[in-house]
Amino acid sequence: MDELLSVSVGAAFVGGDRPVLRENIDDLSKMVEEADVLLREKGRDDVEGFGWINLPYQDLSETIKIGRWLSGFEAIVQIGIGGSALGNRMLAKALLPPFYNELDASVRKAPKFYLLENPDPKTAVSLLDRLDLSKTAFIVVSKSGSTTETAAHFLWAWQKVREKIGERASDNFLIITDPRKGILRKFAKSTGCRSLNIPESVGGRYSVLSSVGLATASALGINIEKLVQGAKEMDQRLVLRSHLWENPAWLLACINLLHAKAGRNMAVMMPYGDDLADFAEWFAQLWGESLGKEGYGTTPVRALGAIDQHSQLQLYAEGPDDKLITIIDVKNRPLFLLPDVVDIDALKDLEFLYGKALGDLLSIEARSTASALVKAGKPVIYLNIPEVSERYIGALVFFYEYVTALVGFLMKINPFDQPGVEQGKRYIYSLMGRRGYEEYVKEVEEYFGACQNTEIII
Ligand SMILES: O=P(O)(O)OC[C@H]1O[C@](O)(CO)[C@@H](O)[C@@H]1O
Repeated sequence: MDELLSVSVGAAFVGGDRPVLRENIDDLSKMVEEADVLLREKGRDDVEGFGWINLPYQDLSETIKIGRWLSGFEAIVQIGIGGSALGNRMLAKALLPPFYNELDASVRKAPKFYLLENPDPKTAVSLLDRLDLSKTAFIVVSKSGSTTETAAHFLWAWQKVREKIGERASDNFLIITDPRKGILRKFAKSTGCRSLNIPESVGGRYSVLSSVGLATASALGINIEKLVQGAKEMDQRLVLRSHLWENPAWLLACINLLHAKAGRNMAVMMPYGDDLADFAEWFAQLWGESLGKEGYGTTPVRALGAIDQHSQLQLYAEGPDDKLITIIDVKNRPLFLLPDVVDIDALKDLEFLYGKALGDLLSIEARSTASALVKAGKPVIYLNIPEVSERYIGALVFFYEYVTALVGFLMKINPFDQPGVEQGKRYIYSLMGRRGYEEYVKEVEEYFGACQNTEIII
């Protein structure tokens, strides 16, 4: 059986005044086994929040059909935020060629791809200028169907497309939302535009391997069958690993719990390679929104190798011992050789780079940074994936969804809800004048007043 992912945890165990030792892990063996049984039982029953564990076994035919239709457009604009966008950004960054939208259409052979996430007028205006709306498909994604930022972009896009192509505007829209509930579901029903379901049991931040991530990915030429296959293989291998020291998801869940208890309240995710930059972004929502509850949780820190060696490493190596650092390396990278020799004497001191492969340099940097952190006594988890391609990204995504859920159960919190985001949303509705939220206007001004009561203008 070939390797899907290697997980090295030798350096995750540290001594000192807040030790995390191998024997501490063994104490958690029963707990993590019970958490795994719970996860699989509830997953089998497709209980709300657990549905992501069944996504590797979904029927892709409808998504592929929609992907084919989408691929006929000149450009695709996905409108969504949080779990309704971050997974797409991660898949596009990892699996599409760099500078994708600038590639010639004959090379790209698929529509240009844009994400509208943040309600920033500058972005919206400049995007409008570069689109031929009659040849653009808008994919509006929202599990709740009423997220303000997504709704704002949607209203604008709908009006613009209507102005451009009139009555047939709904032909350029795909709605991805709850099968029964929400404003977007109502819109899809009333206009008859195309739509796909987000299974009710699948939460936003666990939805990348559902139609949320797969419809766009399929349209952009990403092989979604391989992506889902990778996730399925990871699931089938994890289920066979019933001993703590053989199951990397159990092990990582226990290690994260113990470091959190030891006061290391930051989880640094540092993949090496630009194509994995948005994996750290996707991980940040998954980890932060799943575990940040009842005073628990560790703060996900996005980092990127080798860039953050020249920005954050000083802090990671010699700053407070409050971080568990995960480094992700890639075994096989595209070959890019540096010049064999440069006949300029002034550059003689750089001869150590002559003829070297840039990809090897990146992996050497990953190993060197891990070694330097271990020498500094900091806990490091070292992951290695064979290559950045659909199968291995699918496996990595499923693996981290699994680890996150297990950590939640070990922390005895619900990893699938996000009650803490609702208060801010009520204040937004009230200040935007939404009916039924008037009562919050006074309250939000009171609390914002608390910010402003010490304002210094210069
Ligand atoms: O998919 P929706 O319902 O528009 O929500 C977008 C995001 O907003 C959140 O609800 C947080 O506000 C996330 O959990 C979710 O991924």
